[in-house]
Amino acid sequence: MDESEHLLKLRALLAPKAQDEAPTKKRKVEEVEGPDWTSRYCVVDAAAALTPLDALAVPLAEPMLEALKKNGFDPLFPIQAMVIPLLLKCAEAADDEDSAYCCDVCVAAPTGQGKTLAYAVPIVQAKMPYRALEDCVAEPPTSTRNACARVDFSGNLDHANHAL
Ligand SMILES: Nc1ncnc2c1ncn2[C@@H]1O[C@H](COP(=O)(O)OP(=O)(O)OP(=O)(O)O)[C@@H](O)[C@H]1O
Repeated sequence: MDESEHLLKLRALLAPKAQDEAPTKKRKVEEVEGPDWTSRYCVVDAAAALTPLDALAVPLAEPMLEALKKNGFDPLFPIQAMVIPLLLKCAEAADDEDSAYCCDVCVAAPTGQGKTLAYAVPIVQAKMPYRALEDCVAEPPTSTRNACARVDFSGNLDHANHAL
């Protein structure tokens, strides 16, 4: 998938659905209160071809590329190739409420598919200008039972930290 095709797919994923823009009937209260991201989703084929780091739809910063290559994370797994560019766009748009990328993202995949790097890489890259990785905290749901777990990445990002 080339870059423009990949970004088109991401934009389609994030675009509001037609019925959100022009509701034709009154919806039940439970539906209205449901989180928006549950109605916009994308299925990633775990058996899809791996993506070389240099071919990501949104490029990584040079120190991040070097750290990932040096530690054997090239190419990326399918979930990583989909989620990393999306989260990089989300990080850029974090303060722009009008952007379709200004949103939360929930990633669900079986164990071992590479979720950790999928969310850690964009977090670290977004923090890189400040070089304050010790302050880098995110809250991924580690399981449906433990959806509020807080994960402090400062102890888990040794690979990326080496090059920063
Ligand atoms: N692009 C990659 N290339 C090679 N190895 C990778 C890559 N991404 C992750 N790995 C390795 O694959 C293994 C599984 O990755 P990881 O633990 O991130 O999966 P996960 O989906 O987060 O699993 P869990 O649900 O158990 O947390 C780890 O040993 C990790 O170092």
